Amino acid sequence: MKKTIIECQNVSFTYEHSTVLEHTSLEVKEGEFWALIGPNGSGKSTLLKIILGLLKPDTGTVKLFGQNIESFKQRERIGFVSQKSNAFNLGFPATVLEVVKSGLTRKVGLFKPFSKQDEETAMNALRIVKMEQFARKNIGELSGGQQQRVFIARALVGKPDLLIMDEPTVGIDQQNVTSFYTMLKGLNREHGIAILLVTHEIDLVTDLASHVACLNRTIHFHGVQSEYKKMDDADISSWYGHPVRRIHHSSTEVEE
Ligand SMILES: Nc1ncnc2c1ncn2[C@@H]1O[C@H](COP(=O)(O)OP(=O)(O)OP(=O)(O)O)[C@@H](O)[C@H]1O
Repeated sequence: MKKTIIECQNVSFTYEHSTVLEHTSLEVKEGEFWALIGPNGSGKSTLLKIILGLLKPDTGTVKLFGQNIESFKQRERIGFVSQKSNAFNLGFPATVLEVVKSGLTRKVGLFKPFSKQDEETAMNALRIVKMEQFARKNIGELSGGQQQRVFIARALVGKPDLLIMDEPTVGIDQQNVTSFYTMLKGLNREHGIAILLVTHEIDLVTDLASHVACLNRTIHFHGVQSEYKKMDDADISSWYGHPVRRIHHSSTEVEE
């Protein structure tokens, strides 16, 4: 049986005076690919911050890999990739390989030299995202889509079981967005890495995710992709609070 790796139960959260999450429950099992969708300001990033331990819920419980978040110590099991615009200063004088190796700092120790083995681990992570040929380039010379692949490699270098991403394709052009998602699907399928992805690209992502959660202050839908696909646009519009028209692709998956 698949193990549960994220379990949020009845989570509520208030910023000063505004309640952003109420009775929010989410369950992600190993190997699953979840799209977390919802309108602007619906609490998606807040929920991710709670799962990452950056915010503490007012009520409710969060368990990671079966352990209460307060006592959870195996941070290396979770890789996180934020929006590109927040991710890195492009003027930063670092090569792609150095950026990826920086993902090993927790394991190696701050100010400790990287070994040959660490370098090989970083090159392997770059191979997974098909960026090994850019290893010696400066990070600032790459396109937005290529940079995001490098940040995924940095998140992968510690061999996580779960990758959490907050709108990783913001600022990436449409053509590269499709190949970026195709690469994510491969990561999930071939390497068994579970994914929890916040996105506004609902048509594209709900086509390739295995599960969908729709959040607007609380969870309105939580289930497998095929059930989500059967929902009426009217239901989704009522959860969003404004009209939503989904594009129904003939194929259920992005081409690979
Ligand atoms: N640090 C903060 N202090 C006060 N309010 C905040 C803070 N961060 C977020 N909020 C508010 O909480 C609500 C939920 O924000 P959150 O970023 O979680 O939503 P989101 O679903 O990720 O939005 P978007 O899709 O626009 O990125 C918003 O109304 C936002 O203005």
